[in-house]
Amino acid sequence: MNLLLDWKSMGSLFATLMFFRTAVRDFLPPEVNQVLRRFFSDKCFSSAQHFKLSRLQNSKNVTYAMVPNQSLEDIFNGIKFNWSFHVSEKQSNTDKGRYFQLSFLSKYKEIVHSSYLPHIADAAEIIKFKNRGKRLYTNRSMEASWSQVAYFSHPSTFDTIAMDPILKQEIKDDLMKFVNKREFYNRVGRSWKRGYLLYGPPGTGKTSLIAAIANFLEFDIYDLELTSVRSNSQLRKLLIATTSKSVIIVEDIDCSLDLSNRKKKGKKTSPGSSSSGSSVSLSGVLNFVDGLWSSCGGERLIIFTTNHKEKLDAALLRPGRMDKHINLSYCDVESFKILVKNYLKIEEHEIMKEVEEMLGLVKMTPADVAEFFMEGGVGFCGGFI
Ligand SMILES: Nc1ncnc2c1ncn2[C@@H]1O[C@H](COP(=O)(O)OP(=O)(O)OP(=O)(O)O)[C@@H](O)[C@H]1O
Repeated sequence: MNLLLDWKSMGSLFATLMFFRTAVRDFLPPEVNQVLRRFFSDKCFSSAQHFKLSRLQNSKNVTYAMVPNQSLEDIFNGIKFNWSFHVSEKQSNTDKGRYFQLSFLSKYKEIVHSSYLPHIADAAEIIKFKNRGKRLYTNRSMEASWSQVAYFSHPSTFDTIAMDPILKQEIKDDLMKFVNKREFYNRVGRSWKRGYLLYGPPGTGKTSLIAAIANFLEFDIYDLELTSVRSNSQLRKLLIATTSKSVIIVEDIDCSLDLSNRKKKGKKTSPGSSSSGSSVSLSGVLNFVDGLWSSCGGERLIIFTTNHKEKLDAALLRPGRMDKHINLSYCDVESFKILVKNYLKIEEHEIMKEVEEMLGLVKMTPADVAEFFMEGGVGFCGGFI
């Protein structure tokens, strides 16, 4: 194909390339590169001049992959798109260092955004998942179990969480200690993971605290729907599919699984056989928590939440599995002050003494107070606001 380009069109082509190089990298996070590589595997054979052939041991399937600096052409609705694969020198050994660049004429910019990229995402069986405010994609086969949230950005931080300031600091210190202990975990031969159990009545901030933790660590969040996991082996696959810095959540663990009977260990269950509707056994969960399969490395924080800690099997609660038990409870005056500061921008108020007495008499969750402030708080405690 001969292209005649004057300086002006060169400039615009270059601008297009630069635009899209950035756009693709922002739009599609590093995890997607892996999936894109799979997507391009078929196309490689028909259109790339050089490609890498590989076959996993004991696998019949051969895969074709693009080699760095190779490009291939894709045609969508009669429009030509050129994809090339690059490895940046600085980060050549990480997934972040590998990226695809898409080039196209700038007049197709709108089509690329509105239809071509969604088409690529679909074809590669990519779906969107919960992430710390960005888009995270993973394979569709995981759909049943990783809770799907198109675009998740939870604003909760340790500053906005209403809880005992000493406990809050303790959690932050524990998290920092955990992320700084890679060498220690390697030395003692343990997988680099930590388990938290958040327990307390509904509306005391368990979900908000999880978001605050993920935001604090800047980790990805994976919300595991145990009830839709078909088997222990699927659970294993799910764990392996998580990114290296992730918070894995199982909310309301007492409702997701029949965790009371350890005798189920090793026993095969058929789908839907347990009272909770999950096919995962307690031993499956214990193995999951023990991280037997976390040979993929990286830091994993596993958080279980429950409103009924007493219902959980002691095996699940022991240190090494749930290392830290965090009790979130009703509003005390310290928590109340944080909510007042967040919602009303009031630091101190003479009425606090009265509030303290009132909170000693009435059990209010932070969610009750927050909801009240959202509605305007008229008449609260003799006209607080
Ligand atoms: N400790 C808290 N600090 C700040 N806001 C809170 C707190 N607890 C609850 N809230 C407010 O109440 C709402 C509900 O709280 P959240 O979902 O975190 O509670 P939960 O304990 O996870 O409840 P559930 O057990 O019903 O899932 C939050 O969106 C937040 O606005």
